[in-house]
Amino acid sequence: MGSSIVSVKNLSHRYSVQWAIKDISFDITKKGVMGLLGSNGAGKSTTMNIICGVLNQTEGEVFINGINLRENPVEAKKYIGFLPQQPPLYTDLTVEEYLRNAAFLRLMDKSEVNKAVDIALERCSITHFRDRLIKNLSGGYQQRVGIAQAIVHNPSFVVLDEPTNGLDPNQIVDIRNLIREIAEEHSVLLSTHILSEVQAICNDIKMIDNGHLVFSGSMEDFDNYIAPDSFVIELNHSPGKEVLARLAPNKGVEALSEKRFRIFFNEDNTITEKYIEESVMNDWDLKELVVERCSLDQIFAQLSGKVK
Ligand SMILES: Nc1ncnc2c1ncn2[C@@H]1O[C@H](COP(=O)(O)OP(=O)(O)OP(=O)(O)O)[C@@H](O)[C@H]1O
Repeated sequence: MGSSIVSVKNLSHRYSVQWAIKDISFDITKKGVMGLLGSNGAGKSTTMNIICGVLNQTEGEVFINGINLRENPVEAKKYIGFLPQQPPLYTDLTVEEYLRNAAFLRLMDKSEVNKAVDIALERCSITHFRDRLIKNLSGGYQQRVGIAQAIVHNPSFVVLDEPTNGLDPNQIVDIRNLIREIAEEHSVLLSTHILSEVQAICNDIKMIDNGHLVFSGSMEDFDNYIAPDSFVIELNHSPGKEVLARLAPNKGVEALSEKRFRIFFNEDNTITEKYIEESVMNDWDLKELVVERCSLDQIFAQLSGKVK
C-alpha cells in the first residue's frame, strides 16, 4: 500500500446477475481533486458507495490509509468524508444541530465537537446560517451543509458524488471554488458525468464506462489523449480543393468556403509545414492555419468505444 491514502484493488460488484463494475483498481496518493467521470449508469455511484463503506463489494478490496475497509470499517471510516448523490440532510434541524450530529456519528470526541463544527462552518462559509433551519436554505447552501458534514471530522479523504447536480450556474461556480479550497488540504474524489466539470476542477481523471476503468491519468494526459487529426487553413489566393488534396498524403480535404479548407491527416507531424512551405513558394497568401484539437466530448466517445 505504501503511502496511498486510498488503494482500490480489483473491485467488482454485482447487484443481481449483472456486473455494475468489474475489476477496478487505482490508488490515490496525494491531495487535489480526482475526477471519476462516466455517463449515467457507468458505475460511479457503485464505486463510491463501496469506497465509502456504504455498500459491500462482491469482489476486491479497498484500503483507506492502509486499513482494510471491509475488515475494519469503523477505523477506516474515520478517514473518509462522504457526500452521497442524495445529501443526507435533516431539514428540520438547524445547520449547527445537524453538523453536531454528524460529528457525533463520526465518533468524534465530545470535547472536540464544538471546535470542529466551527471550523467546518467557517470553511464552507455558512457560519452566518448556523442557526437557520436547513429547509430554509437555498439549494447551493444546502449543498454547502452537505459538504460541511463530509469534512467536519477532518478526514484525509473526501468523496463527493455529483456535488453540483441540480444547482444553478452561480451556485455551481461557488461549489466548485469551495471544492478547490477543500482539495488544498484533502484528497477529494469527485464523480460527475459533466466533462466541463472535470476540466474546471480536477487535477487527475479516472474515466469509467460500462463498469470498466477506461482511462486513468492527469487532466493534461486526458486532453492530449487523442492527437489532433485536422487543421483549417485560410489562403487569400487559394489554388482550390483539388490542388490542396494532392499536395501531401492526407485523409481528405473539406472546402469550408472559397478561401478556407479543413484538411484531415494521419499521424504526420510535418504536414502543416508542407502546406506552409507550398503556400510561400506559390504565393497563396496564407492568412491562418489552426490545428484542431479534439474536444473532450470526442475523447470521451473514443475512450468509451475502447472498452473490452
Ligand atoms: N440497487 C441496484 N440494484 C440493481 N442495479 C443497480 C442498483 N444500483 C445501480 N444499479 C445498476 O448498476 C449500474 C451502475 O449504476 P451506478 O448508479 O453505479 O452508475 P452511475 O455511474 O453512478 O450512474 P448515475 O450517474 O446515473 O448515478 C447501472 O446499470 C445501474 O442500473
